[in-house]
Amino acid sequence: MIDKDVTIQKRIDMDLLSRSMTGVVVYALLIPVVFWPFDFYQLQPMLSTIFAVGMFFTSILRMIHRVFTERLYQYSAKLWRLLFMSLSLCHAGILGAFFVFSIYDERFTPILHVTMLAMGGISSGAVVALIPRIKFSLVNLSVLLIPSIVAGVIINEKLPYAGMIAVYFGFIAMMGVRSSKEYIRSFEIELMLDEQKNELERHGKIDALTNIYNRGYFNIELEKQWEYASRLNLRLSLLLIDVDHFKAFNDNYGHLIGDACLVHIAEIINQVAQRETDLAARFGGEEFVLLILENDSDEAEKIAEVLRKKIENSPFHVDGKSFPVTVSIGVASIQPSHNIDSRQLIEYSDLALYKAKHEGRNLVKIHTN
Ligand SMILES: Nc1nc2c(ncn2[C@@H]2O[C@H](COP(=O)(O)OP(=O)(O)OP(=O)(O)O)[C@@H](O)[C@H]2O)c(=O)[nH]1
Repeated sequence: MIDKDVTIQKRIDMDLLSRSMTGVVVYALLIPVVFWPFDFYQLQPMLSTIFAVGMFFTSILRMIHRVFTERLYQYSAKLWRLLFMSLSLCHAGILGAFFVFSIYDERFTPILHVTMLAMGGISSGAVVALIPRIKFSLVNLSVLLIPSIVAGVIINEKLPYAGMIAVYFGFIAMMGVRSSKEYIRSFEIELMLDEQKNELERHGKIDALTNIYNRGYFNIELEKQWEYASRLNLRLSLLLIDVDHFKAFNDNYGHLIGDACLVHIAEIINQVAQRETDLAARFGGEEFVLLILENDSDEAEKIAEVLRKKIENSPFHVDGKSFPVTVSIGVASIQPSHNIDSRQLIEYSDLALYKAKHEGRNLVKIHTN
């Protein structure tokens, strides 16, 4: 549950980051674009430089933060968030100050109309970009616009500007809250679809009763391992495991106990399938398979014997009752090559299994040519 929350938070943060990056690039160049075409730079070189350099370097810091996101986030998500928010507020602070100057300082009058346009575009753009975290988005909007409103109230003759910006602030904030609800809704739908996709993928390869791989997945993996083993000249072994007298078991104890017994056997097979390349699967009914990429020539035989004994010595218990159960195992090993069909391995282990059944059950038999 905690892991799931962490994953969701990370997705939200990464979305926040990618939505903000366009703004970061635009902010780096925005103020020079506002200043130079209107000769503002010549009129006010000092002010222009301070704002332009401030915006530019904050953008550079945000880009560096972006580059180190993976490492930083892994180290501490909180620290990542703190830096993201601080740098973002830094941009908002510089812009907020710029808006105050543009509206209330006479020196900015030549670019007032451009500034008003920029104020509209930047504040609505910033709210939309930061929608994944609406509270932060509103804080950012406040840093952008509230200084202009406060300054307008203080400097009486500019009160109409303050009123206009206040109305604009309220409007964008409301639109932001509304869009945030839509964002959350679509985010939840996306999560739900992801979960369903994972569940479907899981169903596609896991056996619903025993919770180990199903036959479809085994077939795919067999082909992969066959290819791999033939390239590396390794031997591939298959244990075909069949529960002894399972029909009688079902008839005696009922199908539900039979089901539980299959789960119990699957668990033991899974315990024995220790290596990463070992593949345990339910082959069908009361038959299981264990595919082994061999290191030693008689390794599969040893594993089969360990498994047979382990099942024999682990009667399974329900409601305090003990139910003895045994298996017969047919083992076959092949050196895969492109000329041999992988089904040959199944056929050989089936022949060995038949022998084990025929010779009295609870036995391991090896296929020999
Ligand atoms: N409870 C339960 N039984 C199953 C399941 N799948 C197959 N079976 C039963 O497994 C039994 C297999 O019977 P058989 O093929 O005759 O094999 P057996 O009785 O084990 O005989 P041998 O293999 O020769 O020892 C059948 O009764 C099936 O109904 C399952 O998912 N749950």
